[in-house]
Amino acid sequence: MISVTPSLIVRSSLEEMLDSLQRKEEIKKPTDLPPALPARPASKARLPKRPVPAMFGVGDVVSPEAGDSRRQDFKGIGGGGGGFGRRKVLETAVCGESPYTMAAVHERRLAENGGAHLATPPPPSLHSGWDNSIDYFIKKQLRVWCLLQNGQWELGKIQSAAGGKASVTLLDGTVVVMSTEELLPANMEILDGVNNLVGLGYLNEPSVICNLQYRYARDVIYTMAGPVLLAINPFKDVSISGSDVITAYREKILDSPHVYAVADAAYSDMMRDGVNHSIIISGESGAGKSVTAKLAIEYLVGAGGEDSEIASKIHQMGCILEAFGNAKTSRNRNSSRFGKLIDIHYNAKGIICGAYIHTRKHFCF
Ligand SMILES: Nc1ncnc2c1ncn2[C@@H]1O[C@H](COP(=O)(O)OP(=O)(O)OP(=O)(O)O)[C@@H](O)[C@H]1O
Repeated sequence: MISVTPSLIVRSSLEEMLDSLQRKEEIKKPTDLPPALPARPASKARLPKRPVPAMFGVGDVVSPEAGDSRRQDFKGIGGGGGGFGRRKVLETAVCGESPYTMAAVHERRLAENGGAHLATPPPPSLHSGWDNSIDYFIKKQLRVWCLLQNGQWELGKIQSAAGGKASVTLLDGTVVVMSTEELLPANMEILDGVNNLVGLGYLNEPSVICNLQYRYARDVIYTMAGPVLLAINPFKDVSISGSDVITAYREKILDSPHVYAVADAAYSDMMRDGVNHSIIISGESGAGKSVTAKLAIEYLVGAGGEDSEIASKIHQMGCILEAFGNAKTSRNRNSSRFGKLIDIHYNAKGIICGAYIHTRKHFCF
């Protein structure tokens, strides 16, 4: 006996509907779509999926005009750098030494040795999916990153490609012939200097480094990478701190990436949700951790009652700790030779009611 259950009848009609929708989609499909983005290299540093605070403006696009107004934000407070003009972009569009250079060098050496075994394992392929997109980049004359012989990445446009070789015109007009393996897709100019690296269409190394360099050249030392703030040591006064800037972040007049924005998010979330928050500051010696931590504390102390006795003790403890715990090294004239964990305690009204500084010795207020 054959029985037909209602569920089977429903499934079959659903299938028919899906088929007809699919057919309609295929008829409508435009023929000139850009190719899919090349696969990104697998990295242990891929960011966890966490919601990004709205204020960090994920995917903010920096048009020259928008860039200019942000520069005004900083400059209006006292700092500032050069203009956001196109000419400057071209001048700074050369990146430094990169691990990808090692990938290319390795491949070249392997070819020279006729595929002989090398001591180091080959790096993972950086170009999967990219070869298929080269025709599109030629047709639309889009920018690409070229890995030059000197190990630097430079922007250019592919004129023609065949047999794994491409003829590329660099920005200064020089034409170079290079392997397509030494090319990576570059982002459109409108994405130069984005606030948050997740806003980059192509998240390859030259694009990331040049985005940071673009901002750094304009004294914009902070950039978001998803929920993480990247800070680059300017080794000079870029005048983006102080009470005016703190007020601007507290009143949400400014929302560009800044350690004050991170501190503000921690304080606001703590007050809203009633849970503890931690800000982790890491980097190599001389990267600017201590200065960044001081700015975060300055903001947090200000938020919780600048005038209190505890706040003033927190300010003063820095000098004492540095006097006993810092030393001159080859990387930093005032290097902290100890780790710090600074707890700041707030009451239900958000006023500072205590602090605890953990080092090898403990200072309690
Ligand atoms: N935001 C900044 N603005 C201006 N100068 C800075 C900034 N951050 C760091 N610097 C400069 O860099 C120097 C080193 O910074 P800092 O002492 O914070 O590094 P660190 O990462 O704490 O180093 P270490 O791990 O060796 O203690 C500072 O003395 C200061 O001159």
